[in-house]
Amino acid sequence: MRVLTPELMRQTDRTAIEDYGFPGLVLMEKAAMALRDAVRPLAQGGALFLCGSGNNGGDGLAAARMLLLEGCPVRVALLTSAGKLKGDARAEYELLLRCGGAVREIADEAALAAFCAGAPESVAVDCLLGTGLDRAVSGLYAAAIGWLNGQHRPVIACDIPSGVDGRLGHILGCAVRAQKTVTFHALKSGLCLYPGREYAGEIVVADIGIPPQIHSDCPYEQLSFEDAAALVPKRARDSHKGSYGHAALICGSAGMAGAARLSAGGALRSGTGLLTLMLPGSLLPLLNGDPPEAMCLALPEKDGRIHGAAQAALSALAGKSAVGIGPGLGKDCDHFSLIRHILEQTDIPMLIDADGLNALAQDPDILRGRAAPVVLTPHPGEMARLCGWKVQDILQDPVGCAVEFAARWGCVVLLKGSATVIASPEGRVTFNATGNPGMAAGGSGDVLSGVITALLGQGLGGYDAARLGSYVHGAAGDLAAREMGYHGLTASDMHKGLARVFARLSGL
Ligand SMILES: NC(=O)C1=CN([C@@H]2O[C@H](COP(=O)(O)OP(=O)(O)OC[C@H]3O[C@@H](n4cnc5c(N)ncnc54)[C@H](O)[C@@H]3O)[C@@H](O)[C@H]2O)[C@@H](O)CC1
Ligand SMILES: [K+]
Repeated sequence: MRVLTPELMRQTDRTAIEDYGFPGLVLMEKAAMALRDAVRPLAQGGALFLCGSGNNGGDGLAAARMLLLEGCPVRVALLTSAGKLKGDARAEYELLLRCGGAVREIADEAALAAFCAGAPESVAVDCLLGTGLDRAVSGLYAAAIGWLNGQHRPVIACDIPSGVDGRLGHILGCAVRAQKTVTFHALKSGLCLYPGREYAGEIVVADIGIPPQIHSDCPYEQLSFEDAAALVPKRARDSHKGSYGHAALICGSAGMAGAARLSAGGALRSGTGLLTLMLPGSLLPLLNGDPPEAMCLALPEKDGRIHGAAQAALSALAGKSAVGIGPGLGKDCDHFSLIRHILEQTDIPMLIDADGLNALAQDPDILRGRAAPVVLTPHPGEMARLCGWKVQDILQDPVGCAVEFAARWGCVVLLKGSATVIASPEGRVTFNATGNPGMAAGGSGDVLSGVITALLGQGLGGYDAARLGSYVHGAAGDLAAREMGYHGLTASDMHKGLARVFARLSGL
């Protein structure tokens, strides 16, 4: 599913209008129909529209007319003088008046308060600001947003909740908290990132007739269920365990044997044909053959951590189809050398997580020039150590950070967060839409490492393994949360969820 920035959306509109000859008013009418359809079921007691000075307001004026002509009581406030309306919004204003509608021009906060006081309508519609938002909201618009957020009837947002930055999802001053957002033609990146995503409520993407081939090369996307299903490795009837790869996980240390088990469960529930855990030998009695499906290999260790193990690991990796390194590894000065040896001396697809990333941060230059896929799965703190950005700056612009690092070092970056983003070396970006706050708990990332390593081992490219892995991991957490809730959800609960998600994606 395509995702556009406001700038790309403007270009798309312009191409549809100027190159294809779509009249702008036709697009606005189609947008208004989609908005009307979302408002209608809630408008038994009438609909109150708050419209701004641009085309977002124009959509609202058009939807108000459509509902009025259906016999629905509507009241419309316009937060500018009608004389200042331009183009299609102006045309919609005149149409509304000619069809018997009335528009109250609101010049100040007192007029707004008088208009809104005791409003009888059962739904409010936010058409104040759309993708044209270009500065912090203040004054009359802030008062209107404050009123929408302070009252009890549901709010439907037109295109994007007013005050949400359409690119980064930031709140510019203040923003509408909507129950539902009807967005046009494509998702906007600001609706995929927090806090914008949360302010939007349920999101509906409405087709407004713009040909899909315009900007079909847009680098941003979000996996729908169908997109994810198309990426799942297919399984032929005449296949065997060797057909689905042999994944290796280099993981675990004294006190963190559980990370190995969690990661192993992730890989085993994601279709790997075979799995070998490579661990400090002292952990083997602790694991006690659990999980039974995994083979175990003891690596040299020091103080409970893998140490001096490069040669042993390299020979054990012969014949493996993917390697994941990091879960529960602990910090050891020798890990950097282990990672460097694997990067330089094997062409096995590789995932690096957790303390593997902290070791890599010593010199990410060792990533350069590797032909086989490398997937990094940092959280913002690990990302900061890797790239030198401040955590605060990463949180402000996770896409910019992930894209820059992926392009610079030729790897796939899966930057974790409430909205995980995955960037490819070529500049493609997937926003992950699955997952929930219950997954913000220890061990969740270990499971993800296992999932992605298993997918790499089954032949998926780095970018597809990371984005499918992220989708499936989040969806498994969502299934588990339905049973366990957010507070009681543990990383182990996600293992069975993974199996169910793969079954659904495979049409079973
Ligand atoms: N052909 C098109 O371009 C289409 C546009 N559509 C709608 O048009 C919207 C974009 O329209 P516009 O580009 O006119 O932009 P907006 O309607 O989002 O708003 C732009 C106006 O708001 C003002 N403004 C920006 N930030 C403000 C702030 N913080 N406080 C107060 N005023 C502020 C600007 O100066 C400008 O006058 C979309 O979100 C969508 O709803 C749809 O009708 C579909 C077709
Ligand atoms: K809006």
